[in-house]
Amino acid sequence: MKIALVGYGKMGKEIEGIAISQGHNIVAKLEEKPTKENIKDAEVAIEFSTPNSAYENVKACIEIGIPVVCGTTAWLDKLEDIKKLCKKENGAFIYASNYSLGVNLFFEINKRVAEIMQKYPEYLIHMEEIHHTEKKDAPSGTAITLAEEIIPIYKFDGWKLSYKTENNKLGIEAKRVPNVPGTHKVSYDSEVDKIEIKHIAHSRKGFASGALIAAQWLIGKKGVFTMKDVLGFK
Ligand SMILES: NC(=O)C1=CN([C@@H]2O[C@H](COP(=O)(O)OP(=O)(O)OC[C@H]3O[C@@H](n4cnc5c(N)ncnc54)[C@H](OP(=O)(O)O)[C@@H]3O)[C@@H](O)[C@H]2O)C=CC1
Ligand SMILES: O=C(O)C1=N[C@H](C(=O)O)C[C@H](O)C1
Repeated sequence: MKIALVGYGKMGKEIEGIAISQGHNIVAKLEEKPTKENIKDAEVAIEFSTPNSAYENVKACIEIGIPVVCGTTAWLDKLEDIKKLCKKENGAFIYASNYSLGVNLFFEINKRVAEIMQKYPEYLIHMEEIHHTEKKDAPSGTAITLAEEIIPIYKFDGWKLSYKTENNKLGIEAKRVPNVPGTHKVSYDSEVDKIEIKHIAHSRKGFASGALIAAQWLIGKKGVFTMKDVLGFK
C-alpha cells in the first residue's frame, strides 16, 4: 500500500514502523490538513491526529477522493456530517474508536456479558478506563463504545464521568497514569462477590496493526464502514 499518515505522533509513528516491516510505503507524513498536492501519491490515508483536527482532515481526504481510515477520538459530534459527505462523494471511510483485534473481541464479549448481568440487579455495573497522561480526551473513545453497547441493554439514560453508576447514568471512571497504552474494565459488584471483564493493551502494536488491516480492506471499496465490517462481526 502507498500510505499517507495524517498525524505523525505516537500512533502515526507506530503505524509507520509496522507498515514498513510489512513492505508498505509511507508516501506522506502530515501534521497538517491533507491537500491535493501533499497527498497525491497515496492510495489510502490513515488519520490519527487530534480531536480538534480530525474532522477537517477526514473531510479533506473524502473531498480529494482518498479512502480514509480514521482512529482519532472525541470528534464524533460531526460523524453524521462525514457519513453524509462520504455518501455524496461516493467515498470510502472507516472509523473505529479502537482498531485492535483484542478490543473488538472485547466489544462482543462486553455485549453478551451485559445481556446476562442485566437480569441480576444485585450486581451494580461500573466502568473504568486507564490511559497515559498525554491523552487529550476522557473518557476514551473505546470506553464510550463499550458504554454505547451497555446503555440500551440496561435502558440507562446515557453515561457520565463518575466513580459510580447513579441516577440511571452508567458511571465511567477515567484514570491517567504515565505510559499506560490503554486499559478498559467493566465490573459487576454485588454484596458477596464481583465479576470483571478487562482488556489491557500491552503496547500500541494492536491498534496500529488493526488500522493497517482496515486500510488494506478499505482500498477499492465505497461507503462508510466500521471494524465490525472488516472483521465480519456484522
Ligand atoms: N482508534 C484507535 O485504535 C486508537 C485511537 N487513538 C486516538 O488517536 C488520536 C491520536 O493519538 P496519538 O497518536 O497517541 O496522539 P499524539 O498526540 O501522539 O499525535 C497526534 C499528532 O497529530 C498532530 N497534529 C496536530 N494537528 C494536526 C493536524 N491539523 N493535522 C494532522 N496532524 C496534526 C500532532 O502534532 P503536534 O504534536 O505538533 O500538535 C501530533 O503529532 C487520539 O485521538 C487517540 O485517542 C489512539 C490509539 C488507538
Ligand atoms: O489515546 C490513546 O492512547 C488511545 N485512544 C483510543 C481511545 O480513546 O479509546 C484507543 C486506545 O485506548 C488508546
